[in-house]
Amino acid sequence: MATLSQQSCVPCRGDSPPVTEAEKAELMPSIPDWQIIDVEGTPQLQRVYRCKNFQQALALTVQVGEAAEAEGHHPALLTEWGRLTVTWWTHAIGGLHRNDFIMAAKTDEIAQAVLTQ
Ligand SMILES: C[C@H](O)[C@H](O)[C@H]1CNC2=NC(N)=NC(=O)C2=N1
Repeated sequence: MATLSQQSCVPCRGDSPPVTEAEKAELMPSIPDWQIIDVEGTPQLQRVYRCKNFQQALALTVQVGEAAEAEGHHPALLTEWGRLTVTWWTHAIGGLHRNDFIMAAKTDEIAQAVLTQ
């Protein structure tokens, strides 16, 4: 199967299956710098990227936003001086879907390109 970052999101509906514990255990090693956090009972994937200033954080924000639009799957983005916090979860199911892991992997690739410029 293609690398996680090369996969595409599937349309997500309210009855789409959340990832199982076994799938989570299989997917997390592909995105080792991400954490699963709990926000009022909703599991979410989150990573903080350190940036050299606000402009770089903003550039990363825009590129992650464009990837989100291309896939029809959208993160929460908190842009601050020197860092960007990216949070993925699937609103339709109030939890984590495989799409979130795909988008986290894509986010890592984008950040690798933007933050080394
Ligand atoms: C109709 C549209 O595709 C849906 O509302 C999408 C938009 N982006 C989304 N993004 C995320 N993260 N979760 C969703 O459930 C979701 N739903």
